[in-house]
Amino acid sequence: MSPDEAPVVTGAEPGSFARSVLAERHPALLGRVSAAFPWPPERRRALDGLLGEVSGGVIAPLPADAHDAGGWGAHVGRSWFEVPFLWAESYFYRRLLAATGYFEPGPWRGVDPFGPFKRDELRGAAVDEELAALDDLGASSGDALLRSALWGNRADLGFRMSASEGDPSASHPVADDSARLWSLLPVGGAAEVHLIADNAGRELIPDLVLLDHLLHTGRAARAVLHLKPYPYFVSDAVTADFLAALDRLRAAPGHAAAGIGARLWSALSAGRLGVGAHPFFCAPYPYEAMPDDLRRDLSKATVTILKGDLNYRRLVGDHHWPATTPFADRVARFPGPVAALRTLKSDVVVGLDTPTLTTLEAGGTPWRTTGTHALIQVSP
Ligand SMILES: O=P(O)(O)OC[C@@]1(O)O[C@H](CO)[C@@H](O)[C@@H]1O
Repeated sequence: MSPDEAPVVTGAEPGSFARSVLAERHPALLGRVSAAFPWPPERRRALDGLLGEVSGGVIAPLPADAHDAGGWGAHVGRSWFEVPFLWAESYFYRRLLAATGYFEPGPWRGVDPFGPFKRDELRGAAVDEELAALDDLGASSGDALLRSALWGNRADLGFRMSASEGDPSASHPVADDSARLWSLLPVGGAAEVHLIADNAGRELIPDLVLLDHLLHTGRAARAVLHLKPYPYFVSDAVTADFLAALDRLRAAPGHAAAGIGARLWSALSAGRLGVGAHPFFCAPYPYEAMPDDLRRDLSKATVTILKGDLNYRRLVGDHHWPATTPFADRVARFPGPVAALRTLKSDVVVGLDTPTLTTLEAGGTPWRTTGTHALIQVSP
């Protein structure tokens, strides 16, 4: 099925997941951001204005002098609910940063409006427990670390605003190509692994532990971690979040985590671990539209691992595909082998086999948007 035939996801349908994000999650998030800082009157007015707009108005433009105003004109003047969901969400986060003055000269420049939520999470006891658990994992723990990076994707602060923390009901992934992933990364094979990160804190820490494992065991000779260039989707990781996660690992003396942090620090200093933050990672477009410089960079990868739900939507296209659409067909234009590690938190899914889909549909409980199911898909 071509993208012309599979409807693009929008929030037009009352009762749809996309509608609930736009109509409920975004206003609730604006409330939390408003309460998280002593914003001065002009910033508060801007946040209130955005709240009014997303609660029923039409999409307004960015200020004309915004450095990137020209890139966001596509759907201005339309209803938030009628434009592509991926565009609407991305633009919402860009507008939120405009309201808080993130890019403007002045005291609020560069202040992450989601910083307090991210810091709370990173300080939390759950991270202590997860770090302590690393002490029990032996050298042959690749599969356990891969699972931990996979399920770490549940730790997404935007998602957790409307979902309970409970244990996933299905711990067995609905698609599991992990054997294929390991076959791409033999020990001593000089692989270069790129990881396109998703959330900070409780997701990024297991991602870093996985990268350390690949480098330390010789499954990768080099790795590159791709972060967001600015705050996005509440908890998406920017460079400051990466450095905070690295500190959290290193600050666990006597525990395996400290050794992992020290090794990552050395790998960064030696250039065996690179870090990127390309602007396209905050763009409202699918990965098949990536610019040439990013395409060239990713084409060096033995495999690119994409974390999370949003990266998955951008990878396969944010359309209502039949769930049995082959994953390989949807990622054919990605520059090189690709692995998606994602918990299911939105309507889009491809690459399921028919028996799995039948079982999921027969279960009678929601499975696409609840974060209770996960997948590991690899192509080719
Ligand atoms: O990419 P992540 O962190 O796994 O998930 C982000 C996400 O759950 O947030 C949005 C709703 O707020 C969804 O559309 C989306 O896919």
